Amino acid sequence: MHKFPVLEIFGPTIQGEGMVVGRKTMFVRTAGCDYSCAWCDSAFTWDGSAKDDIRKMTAEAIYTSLHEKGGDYFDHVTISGGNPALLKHLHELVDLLQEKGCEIALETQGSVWQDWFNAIDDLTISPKPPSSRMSTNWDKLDDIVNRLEHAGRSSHTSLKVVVFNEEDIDFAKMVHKRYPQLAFFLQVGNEDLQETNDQQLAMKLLQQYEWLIDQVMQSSELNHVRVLPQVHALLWGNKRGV
Ligand SMILES: C[S@@+](CC[C@H](N)C(=O)[O-])C[C@H]1O[C@@H](n2cnc3c(N)ncnc32)[C@H](O)[C@@H]1O
Ligand SMILES: Nc1nc2[nH]cc(C(=O)O)c2c(=O)[nH]1
Ligand code: SF4
Ligand SMILES: [Mg+2]
Repeated sequence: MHKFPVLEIFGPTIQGEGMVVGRKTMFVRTAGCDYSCAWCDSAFTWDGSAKDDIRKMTAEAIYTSLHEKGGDYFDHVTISGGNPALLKHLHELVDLLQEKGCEIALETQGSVWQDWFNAIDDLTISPKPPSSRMSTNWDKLDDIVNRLEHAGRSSHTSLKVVVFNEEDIDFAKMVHKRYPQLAFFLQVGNEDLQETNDQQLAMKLLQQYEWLIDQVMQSSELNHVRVLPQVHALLWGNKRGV
């Protein structure tokens, strides 16, 4: 049994983002990322600030912890990070949780393929727009989308682009046009990661949501799309573990 670097196990809560927004779920957050997005809301997974909190856990130990925290009050687990796709053997966790009757969601940026993606029930791929200061390897992303399509997984897969500005909107249009076969989500970017006043943050995020909706309404290239805020940020602000 392999051991995986885990930073957080929490829930039950609601999935606050994307294709299964609102779904009751538990979260497993792995450590380590191959990106360093300018606005990453989970930078503690890769910037060294939480390195002493990383626990090396087997799939069994992760399930035990999920059960301790969530009891019988969940049947869905979201794996996020960091980039969980860096973990070659994570199918051990996916398989075990599915054997226990859970559906599995994965959050990843589309920089690394793993064969176990084909087992994921709700796979979110989130390519990074210019505001992140990361650049997408399009050959890699094409390959990932092709593999999923050829395995018949397109209906279990979605794209989610976080938007902070007009340049990001153009990036979103380009991604949607390149992969029209995948469900497409635009998500409000949260630029106030240090804000501790939840009301202030929620007001700002709702304004950004309205701006994003306006942009999408005015675009003929963004018709078959969904526009969402991070619901957990509206409810609970920048708190960790929610
Ligand atoms: C923290 S990432 C972890 C998974 C993976 N590394 C990825 O980026 O897809 C989870 C999701 O949060 C989004 N995200 C990160 N920082 C954000 C922010 N400041 N505002 C809105 N969404 C953000 C990412 O784009 C991604 O869709
Ligand atoms: N409630 C809730 N929903 C989420 N959706 C994606 C998250 C993430 O950090 O990957 C996240 C998170 O951290 N909390
Ligand atoms: S890819 Fe995801 S976890 Fe990595 S830095 Fe970007 S938002 Fe953060
Ligand atoms: Mg998050």
